[in-house]
Amino acid sequence: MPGAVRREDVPAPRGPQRVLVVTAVAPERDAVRAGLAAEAGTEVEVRAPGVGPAAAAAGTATALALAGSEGRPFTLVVSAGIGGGFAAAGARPGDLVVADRIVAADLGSQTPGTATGFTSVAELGFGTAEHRTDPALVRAVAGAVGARTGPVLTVSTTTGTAERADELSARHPGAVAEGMEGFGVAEAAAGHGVPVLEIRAVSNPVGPRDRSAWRIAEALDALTAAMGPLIRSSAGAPPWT
Ligand SMILES: O=C(O)c1cccc(C(=O)CC[C@H]2O[C@@H](n3cnc4c(=O)[nH]cnc43)[C@H](O)[C@@H]2O)c1
Repeated sequence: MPGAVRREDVPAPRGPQRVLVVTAVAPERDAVRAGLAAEAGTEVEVRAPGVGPAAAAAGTATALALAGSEGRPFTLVVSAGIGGGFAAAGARPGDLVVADRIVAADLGSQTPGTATGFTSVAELGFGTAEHRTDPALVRAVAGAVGARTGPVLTVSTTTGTAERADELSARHPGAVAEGMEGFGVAEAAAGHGVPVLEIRAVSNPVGPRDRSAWRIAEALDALTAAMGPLIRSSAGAPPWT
């Protein structure tokens, strides 16, 4: 169209970076804060509104609305925490993963008689069951922190059997990890037009429940180590808004 201004011709606003990091629980929040202690030049706020997608969405939306109303909007939202890793994708305790898609893996309907026995809300025609993260941003951050990338699943019930792990892997090929908050954080970020990332430090394999095998301290250390590189690499990535 003659005279039209193309989106790529408009310089993206590059004001100060303000990042909201959302974890589930206090030990994750403290691990994130420990990794940010030496960061300068970026304002980062860390909140831990609770476990599960509903608490995550409510806490994230509240923080975004408050910041916006005070004229200091966030430029990036990060869902961060420990999580279960899919062994089939090579995600082992202590590893880091960054989501290329944030998927609500159990938001839908059981549908006996279909190929997978499950129909997502998107397939049912009720909104979305996943959020895509910006590929350039994901590449930059995953490279900087040394993470694998792939779909990260959000579940309301943690996986506790090999059968369920296989079912999720089959339904979401390439899934690297599961957690309980990412999709809630992403829904709130999307509602406010702010880009989102999800990073998980693997504390346990997705599969048969064995709480004694969780490597929580190792995962929290990995999360701490990732935060500085995450913040620096997200500030240096190409404009994504
Ligand atoms: O007991 C502790 O010291 C402790 C310290 C930090 C975090 C916890 C949690 O229990 C966090 C719960 C949080 O972790 C995610 N998570 C971890 N593993 C899985 C999994 O296999 N499947 C799904 N979610 C997982 C989840 O996001 C929870 O919110 C305890």
